[in-house]
Amino acid sequence: MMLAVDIGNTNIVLGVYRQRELLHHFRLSTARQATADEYGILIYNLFNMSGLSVKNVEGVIISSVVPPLVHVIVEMCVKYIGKEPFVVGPGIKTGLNLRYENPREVGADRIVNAVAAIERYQCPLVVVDFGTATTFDCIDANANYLGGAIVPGIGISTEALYQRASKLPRIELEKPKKVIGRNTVHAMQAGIIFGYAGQVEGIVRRIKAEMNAPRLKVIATGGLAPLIAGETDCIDEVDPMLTLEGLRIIYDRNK
Ligand SMILES: Nc1ncnc2c1ncn2[C@@H]1O[C@H](COP(=O)(O)OP(=O)(O)OP(=O)(O)O)[C@@H](O)[C@H]1O
Ligand SMILES: CC(C)(CO)[C@@H](O)C(=O)NCCC(=O)O
Ligand SMILES: [K+]
Repeated sequence: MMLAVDIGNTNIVLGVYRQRELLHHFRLSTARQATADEYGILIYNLFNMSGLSVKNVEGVIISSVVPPLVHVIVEMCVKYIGKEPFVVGPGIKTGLNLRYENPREVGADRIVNAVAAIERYQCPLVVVDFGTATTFDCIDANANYLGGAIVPGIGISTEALYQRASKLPRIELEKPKKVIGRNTVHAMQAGIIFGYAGQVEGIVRRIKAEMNAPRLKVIATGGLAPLIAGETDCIDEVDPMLTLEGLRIIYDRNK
């Protein structure tokens, strides 16, 4: 078995693979102050509850966009799983040709998504990941990683509204029946969901023009991908496990 760990700003997602098969996946909230022992308890319990044993884990791969948590999760792996993990970053083979001005600046999650998308879909393509931030990653016809765009995530955008405007409540992110909202909640839902879909369409349209690739494939991932994909026809595929798949592929290239 192999364990893949994606440390994001909101969630830590874990995937347990047997060869290419994802056996189980788990989602923890990202707690920046939690210790290696605390994460150890969670993982140990999740494994037991799923009929898995940490003893059967042959290797671990981690990607992180939260730098202070890397050593905590590495320490947890060494202490509770008995394995020194691979950490996506300098020294790890990804097979990706990064055209960013400073390749070390690109978020590891974006690199991992790009690796998975290149393996699973035809280039040129764009990956849109609806996480804490929404990221757009552009891959040209020769599988080069060109860069892309970073926008505030749907969660962040929604929180900003109720935190900064006294009369706006916290809302459930669900699609309203109409774009013309006749109460505060419906008006906010319409603005956020249809506005977000329009934003994605606008960015994708500009990317296609800039890359001169009108038939470029658009792959979406992240928790809120299905919600937005339902509101626009500019998304060709929703692939919820793309990041874990990318980690699995990179693990295989380095083991
Ligand atoms: N139903 C919902 N209503 C409101 N906010 C939501 C909802 N679902 C997710 N969010 C928020 O949207 C953001 C993205 O969540 P999601 O689970 O897609 O991201 P993630 O993959 O955990 O992100 P990261 O990898 O950055 O940790 C988070 O800030 C989350 O709190
Ligand atoms: C944009 C996020 C926060 C998305 O998780 C992450 O990929 C990140 O911290 N990236 C670093 C900046 C960059 O990718 O250019
Ligand atoms: K993510």
